[in-house]
Amino acid sequence: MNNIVEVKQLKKSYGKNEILHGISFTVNKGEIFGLLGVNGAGKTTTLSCLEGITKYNEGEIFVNGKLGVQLQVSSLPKNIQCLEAIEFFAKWNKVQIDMKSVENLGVLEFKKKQYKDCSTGQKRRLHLAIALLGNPDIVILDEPTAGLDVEGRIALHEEIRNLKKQGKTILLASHDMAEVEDLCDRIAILKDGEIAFIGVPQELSKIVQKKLNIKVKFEKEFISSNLLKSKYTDEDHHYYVFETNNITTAIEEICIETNKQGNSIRDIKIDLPTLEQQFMAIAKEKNA
Ligand SMILES: Nc1ncnc2c1ncn2[C@@H]1O[C@H](COP(=O)(O)OP(=O)(O)OP(=O)(O)O)[C@@H](O)[C@H]1O
Repeated sequence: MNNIVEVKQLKKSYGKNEILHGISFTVNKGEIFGLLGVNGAGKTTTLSCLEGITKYNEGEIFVNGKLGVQLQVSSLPKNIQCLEAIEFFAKWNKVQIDMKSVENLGVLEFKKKQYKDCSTGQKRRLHLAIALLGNPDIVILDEPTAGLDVEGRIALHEEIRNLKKQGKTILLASHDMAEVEDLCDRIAILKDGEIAFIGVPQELSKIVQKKLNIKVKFEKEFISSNLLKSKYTDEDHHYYVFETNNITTAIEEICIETNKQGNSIRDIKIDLPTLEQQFMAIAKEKNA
């Protein structure tokens, strides 16, 4: 069976507040699957339901393999040494420690360090080492690189790719579009408790790139035309906003129209949409 994880019509409420409105997705064996969404979208809730930590209200979850789950940040006792923590979890789960895997993650370099003295990157590596105890088939990572600097993030991405090479399936949550585009084979975007997009990241880039705003400040007043849904706004210091899905053509058209009007351009900015706006665009696209 290719589907190693299957989530069907999952609903979850906290009190009267429904967080997940019946989401469905599958994760294929051996892929890196990213669950993406802004803060509060329901990523952690989805993962907790999958991990069996949180009870859900409706729907079905099938997990066809052994799960390895990453700890939440700062969830270990402050004074525990890193190797002790690994030994503790190994005993608790009655599994052998694969020292090679611990070494590969670089944890042996700081094995005697107390948890409270570890850097964020070291904590992430330790959490990953604990998640990998018992050689799971599926590794669930909740924001694995949050708080890491660029180097730490690249190194951890490499580790995650290595896990894939070993045949493991990775399911990770993130709110960083660039991260999942780089790392994931497929992604699902959660928005307001629903899946707004599911597919390969390249498809997502196509949709996102379509939605660009060009902001132009003119020398004189610009006579509004049908040119690209042009829209005047004074929210941003008298810039006109042109919505486009092709930046090159749009700039060309703006220049021609400016000349025609005997006007000139004082400033031009490309306004890249925020993550929230990108998700909105994707949700709209889906409903169109
Ligand atoms: N135990 C709880 N009781 C009540 N509400 C909760 C609980 N846990 C989460 N929520 C709410 O559920 C919603 C989804 O939270 P969740 O942590 O799943 O989102 P998230 O996408 O993981 O966000 P983040 O990126 O900030 O971690 C939020 O509105 C949150 O306040």
